Amino acid sequence: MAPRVLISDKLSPAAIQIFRDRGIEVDFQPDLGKDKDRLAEIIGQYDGLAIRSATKVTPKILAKADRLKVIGRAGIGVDNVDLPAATARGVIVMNTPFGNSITTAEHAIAMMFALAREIPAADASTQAGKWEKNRFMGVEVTAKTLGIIGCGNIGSIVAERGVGLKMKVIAFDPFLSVERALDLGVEKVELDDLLARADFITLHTPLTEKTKNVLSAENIARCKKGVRIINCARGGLVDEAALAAALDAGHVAGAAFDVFVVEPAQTNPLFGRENVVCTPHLGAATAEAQENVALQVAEQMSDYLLTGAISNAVNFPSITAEEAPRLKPFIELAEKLGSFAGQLTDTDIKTVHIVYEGAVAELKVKALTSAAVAGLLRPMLSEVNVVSAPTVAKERGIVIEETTRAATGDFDSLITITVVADTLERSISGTVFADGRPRIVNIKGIKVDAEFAPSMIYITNEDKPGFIGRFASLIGDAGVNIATFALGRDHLGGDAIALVAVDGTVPAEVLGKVQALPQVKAAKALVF
Ligand SMILES: NC(=O)c1ccc[n+]([C@@H]2O[C@H](COP(=O)([O-])OP(=O)(O)OC[C@H]3O[C@@H](n4cnc5c(N)ncnc54)[C@H](O)[C@@H]3O)[C@@H](O)[C@H]2O)c1
Ligand SMILES: O=C(O)CC[C@@H](O)C(=O)O
Repeated sequence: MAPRVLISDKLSPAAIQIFRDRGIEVDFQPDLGKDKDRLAEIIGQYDGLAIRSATKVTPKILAKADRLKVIGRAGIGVDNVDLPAATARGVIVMNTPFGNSITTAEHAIAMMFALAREIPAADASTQAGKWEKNRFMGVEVTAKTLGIIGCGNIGSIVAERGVGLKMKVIAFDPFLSVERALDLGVEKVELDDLLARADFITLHTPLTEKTKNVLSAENIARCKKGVRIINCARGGLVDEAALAAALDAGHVAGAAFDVFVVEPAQTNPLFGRENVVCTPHLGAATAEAQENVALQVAEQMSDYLLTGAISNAVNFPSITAEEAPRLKPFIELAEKLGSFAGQLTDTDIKTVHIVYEGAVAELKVKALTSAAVAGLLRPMLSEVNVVSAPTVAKERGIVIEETTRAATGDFDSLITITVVADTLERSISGTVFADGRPRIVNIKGIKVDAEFAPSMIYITNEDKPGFIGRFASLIGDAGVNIATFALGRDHLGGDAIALVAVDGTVPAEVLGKVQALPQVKAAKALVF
């Protein structure tokens, strides 16, 4: 069945065409994002949801999204998606991090000029027939100091434009390297320095606990008198009431805002002042940017739904279209090895160490680790999935370690999972043979060659004559059919293991009898 995608916001028609060309059924309901109840009613029918900012993907919506595999945000901020809830449901959330950066940077620059030359107020006055030539006295931007808070994709473009306008550009961004700052022609400064020096301040950070009210009443008071403030990033970066007061007191000369604490902003503390310029979250609103983000989100979502390739996911590592088919059998292997280890572990897991050897070490091992951890935790927590597994493990204090190295043994690729729990340590290795099927090749240091089967019995026993005959008659008499039988031992007469694939489930009383056989140290029924 072709995957189905719902577009619930106003996206460029370019996206619809891409989905159709790729053989995906697409349902375009551009106003649905505003109707939460209807969205919740129908979301269960779709594999993908493409949105801009109007659709709020809440836990309530996600709870109904039984088929949903991917949410694509045609834009940058994913703050309208409940990420923990999406991750817990195993839904990949992707954005389009660069598609609207230039457009948004240009909007910030336009806002700066609008403030510097009071263009909106001058326009209104002129069109009202007043011709107030003496009323509007602007300021030049040349040689002024532009302070950028957040110098990432958009902030960097604003910086380049600022340099081009012959401004002195300074930036506060804890993650901006000195080399990058040099490349951009920007001086990297601390926030206090920026506040004290900037004639114009423009914000370009995401809204986080750290950036919320970065321009608080105190920080606005630290700004140079006559500063002009531009926010085209996210509402909430500036304390709006404090800024309104500073505008009224004449400490701040002007403010240009595209984003607001409450959107759509019908009322706002900043409204109603001549030295305030507002736009209704138009930063990304150009034909070029909307075309870019729509094409990109549709391509990314189609790739994921059709090939498993992942780009620009905010809750999963990227996987290219070339990598996806090569990764697929190893994802299955990693998940099954994890599941094997998880089904044998009843106590608190402390550490999981995964070693990737040979060709598999060249692949995206982060994705394989997520799969292994999902398999490991699933016997204990039914809600865990490949997307949520690393977060769930972290929440439980489980340390995940990865090692990659060249092949050292008999196999081109080998994955070994070692689980360290309260009272035991268990290791299991597997590979993928040329037929693409995962195999178990080592358990606790004992070589074995077994395929995974839906129902298996795993036995550890003493390597003494008579065990196989007794075991086979016992389960044969109980009506359980053996499909395959794999054996291994550490040395003659030492510890042995048996991995037996059976048809159908193993009744508890049959397993009890296997456990009671002489020579058997432990027996466990496993399901894959
Ligand atoms: N108005 C719009 O329509 C519109 C359009 C696109 C993006 N945006 C918003 O613009 C913002 C920037 O987008 P981007 O693509 O440049 O993001 P980005 O991730 O590329 O850059 C953000 C920068 O902020 C920096 N940062 C993070 N925490 C910081 C802190 N505490 N102090 C200072 N800097 C900090 C990061 O190091 C990074 O360099 C986002 O909030 C995005 O949602 C708005
Ligand atoms: O989709 C929009 O119009 C806004 C996009 C912008 O806020 C973003 O974060 O990309």
